[in-house]
Amino acid sequence: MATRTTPRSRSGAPAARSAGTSSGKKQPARQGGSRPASRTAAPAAPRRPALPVRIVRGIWMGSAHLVGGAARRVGRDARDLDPSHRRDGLAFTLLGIAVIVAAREWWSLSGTAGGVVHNIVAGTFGVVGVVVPILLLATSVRLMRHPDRGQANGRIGIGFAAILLAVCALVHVFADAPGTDDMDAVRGAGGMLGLIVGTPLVTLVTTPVTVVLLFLLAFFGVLVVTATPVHQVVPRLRALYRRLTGQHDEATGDEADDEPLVINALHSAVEEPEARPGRRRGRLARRRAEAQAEAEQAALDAYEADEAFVRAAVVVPGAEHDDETQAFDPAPPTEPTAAVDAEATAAVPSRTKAPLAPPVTTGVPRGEQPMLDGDVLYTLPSEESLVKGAPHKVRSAANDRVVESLTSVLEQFEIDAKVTGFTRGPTVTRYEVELGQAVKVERVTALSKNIAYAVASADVRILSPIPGKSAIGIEIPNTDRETVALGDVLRSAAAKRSDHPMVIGVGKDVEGGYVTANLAKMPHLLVAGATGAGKSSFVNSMIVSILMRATPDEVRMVLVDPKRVELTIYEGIPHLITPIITNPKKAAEALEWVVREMEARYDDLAAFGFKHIDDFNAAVRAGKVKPLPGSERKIATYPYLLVIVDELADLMMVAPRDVEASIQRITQLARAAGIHLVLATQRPSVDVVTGLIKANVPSRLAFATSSLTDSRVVLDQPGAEKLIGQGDALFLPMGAAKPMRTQGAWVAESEIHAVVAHVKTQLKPSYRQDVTQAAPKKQVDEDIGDDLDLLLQAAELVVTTQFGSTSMLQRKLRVGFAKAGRLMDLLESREIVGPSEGSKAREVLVQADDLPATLAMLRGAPEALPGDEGIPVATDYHDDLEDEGQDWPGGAR
Ligand SMILES: Nc1ncnc2c1ncn2[C@@H]1O[C@H](COP(=O)(O)OP(=O)(O)OP(=O)(O)O)[C@@H](O)[C@H]1O
Repeated sequence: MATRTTPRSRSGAPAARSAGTSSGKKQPARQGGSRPASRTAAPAAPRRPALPVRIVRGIWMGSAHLVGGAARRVGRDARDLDPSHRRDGLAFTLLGIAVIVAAREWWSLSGTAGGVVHNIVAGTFGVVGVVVPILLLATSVRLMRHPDRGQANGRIGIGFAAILLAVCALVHVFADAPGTDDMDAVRGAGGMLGLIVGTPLVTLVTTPVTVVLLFLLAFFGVLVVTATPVHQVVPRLRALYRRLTGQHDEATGDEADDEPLVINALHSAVEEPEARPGRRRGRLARRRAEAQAEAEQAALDAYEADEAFVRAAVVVPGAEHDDETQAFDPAPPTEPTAAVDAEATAAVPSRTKAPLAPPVTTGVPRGEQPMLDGDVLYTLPSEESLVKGAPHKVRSAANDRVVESLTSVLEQFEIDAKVTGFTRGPTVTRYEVELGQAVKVERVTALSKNIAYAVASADVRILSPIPGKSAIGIEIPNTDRETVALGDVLRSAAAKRSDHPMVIGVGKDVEGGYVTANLAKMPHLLVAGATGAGKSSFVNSMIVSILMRATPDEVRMVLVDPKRVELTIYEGIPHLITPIITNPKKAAEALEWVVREMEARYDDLAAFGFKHIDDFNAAVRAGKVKPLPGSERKIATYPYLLVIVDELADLMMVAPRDVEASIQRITQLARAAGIHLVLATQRPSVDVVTGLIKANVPSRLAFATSSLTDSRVVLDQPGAEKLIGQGDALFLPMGAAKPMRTQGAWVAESEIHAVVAHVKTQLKPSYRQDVTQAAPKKQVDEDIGDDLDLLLQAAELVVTTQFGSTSMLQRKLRVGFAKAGRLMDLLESREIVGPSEGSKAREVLVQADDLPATLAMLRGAPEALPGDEGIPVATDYHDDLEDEGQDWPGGAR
């Protein structure tokens, strides 16, 4: 097990989070009284240094940064510089040019270079040159503030260029289109730019038409800058009108979101869009926004200063290959509400993580990725393909009402306990109740029905204690629940911390932190939940996460969708290795193919002396893997293979034994071969999720189940039956002691379409033909004949019960005496049971541990099957390479 710590502070200040919340510092509640002891102080807000100290620190850090930057620059190639420094350099250069141009064009401060500057600026732009310093200044500020928004910056640049061109040409045309013979007149009109664009147009299409065309060009520029499609012009102008006439306050949030209108566009050149709503609202809202910003800053400071706070991450034992299974947004532990809700009457603090926008954007190489063979440039979908969700609420009036109800229940039953805080997740809020001395925990837990009654919700879940805290947690659904946008999860720092292609966005936890998971670390995942609980939505989020982050070179998928509706949208994506499989029988065969593929990969890794696909891939990327002597194979990395079965029950109905056996083989070995299974079912009963499957699929994600029994099947504990549906889930990654309540991420169909369209236009899938072909007929011994299925069942029965009785076979397999006797003889001939001992049961010679091998032996030896083939790696996109690779097992690489 490992834990993750927050960054250490420079000052070594103590953990801000533990103050006020940790058990050690609790004040005992007043004893014996009917009312709980009053707590005057909300948990201490993280301390900030005094203003002068911050100013001095800021100046010091700023100078250090500058000096450091200068020093780094000396003697180093500019290409080695951090991209952010390079962008800052560009921004400062533009700023410098703006100052020089303004000095000459605005204030006529001309040194020796003044004439040159004027000739260049006025010569190029004419009188329009006076706005050049403003444009340079705006560009410079924009680059400094949003260096990461390359795409938006490019768009705004193009838009302004169009406007500038149009204006220069218009000025030129209105100034009677002077020619090059009178350069002073050109400089006094639209400069060379105006001349180059305006004069030919006037000659070609006359002055009036030119003016119309140039206005159109300018209008187009405005649309580009404001990112306004033509059909949105009217709604946005309407929104602008509403805003200017003060009707905006009544507008719904949706309308507000829809509104990057012309004015916003002007902001957008220099300003963070998230900051806008704060300005639009009334004074009260503005004060709140300021308070919130302060709180966020305080939280950030506390985070930096947080020396001792250690946040337990859910960890995978033996996860030797880099990052963690589950990650949280490093949004700091914080108690911002003291500041945020200074005006609120409730004294109970919200401990929900303040949403810190924007998330850290470094770390993940985005965008273009050359395919392995170098002749296809594959670009990942833009982050903007996925929409932004509404900002996360830290507390709402509904929370305050629940706190009142809880407090009054505790008072009515005269329990010396107090609601000391809460953390608000998107779906549920966890209210923390601390007990006075000598108060039994059971007194509160016994009240669960009364609490449910008081808050008018049947889905109350009580945790005693909250893991890691001396407090009881009462999880109550929010009446004003929020949707978690997948885009937000994938843009969060938690997701960006790792560039592993198998990291997916899961959702948000009950503290408002983003939850991501690395499927490669699961290493296999069971997803279950009743109809409508959110399982398919999760599968969609998972696939879209992969499409957003991984090229087909990195991850290939096998999608099994017996319901035929859920996954059709992904048909034709290049990440598929076979068309989506809808026939359960073919799906069972595909699983057998996965087993063969896994074995082939194993053999191949072993031939090159590697134990894990990650090591092999790393060595290939480093150019350290050479083809074996005599081989012309083109060495390439293996993609991860993700097998998603969206309804295990359908497969288990057609071929339970084969499916179970394949799953068992895959799950036991596939991890090192980079093969991972996700099994989803809406029927988590023991005949679908058998003991064998459960034992081999260690990570679980349970959406609302219809019964406690189902919850036990999925999680080995109750809880899932209390979930409230629509993506509310309990997530238990391998190695975690307790399931974590998570609201699953949501991705709309339109977003899926956009992402799928993006990936499909770039590459066609290159399907393997053999995935759904039946495995080559195995050599079943002649004496078994058609009785193989029965014999397998008989062997399993006898070995698991260790009881070699013919009458048991008769009863359990519902066969006659003669058939049961024949089966027993066959078992004896394979040395699974000993010889007959009269009326006594036979001795069983095989231990339960050896059952899988025994069953395999009865089916016919899996080794040395003819036709086993390895999965083609990335090179199979290129037909000309299909026949290469003699040393690949099966030769199909
Ligand atoms: N993460 C989520 N966020 C918001 N709403 C959700 C979420 N997941 C599911 N829902 C809502 O619940 C509905 C049902 O979800 P979904 O289709 O995923 O359920 P399911 O468990 O797959 O059901 P089935 O097994 O019948 O396919 C969705 O149409 C959506 O309205």
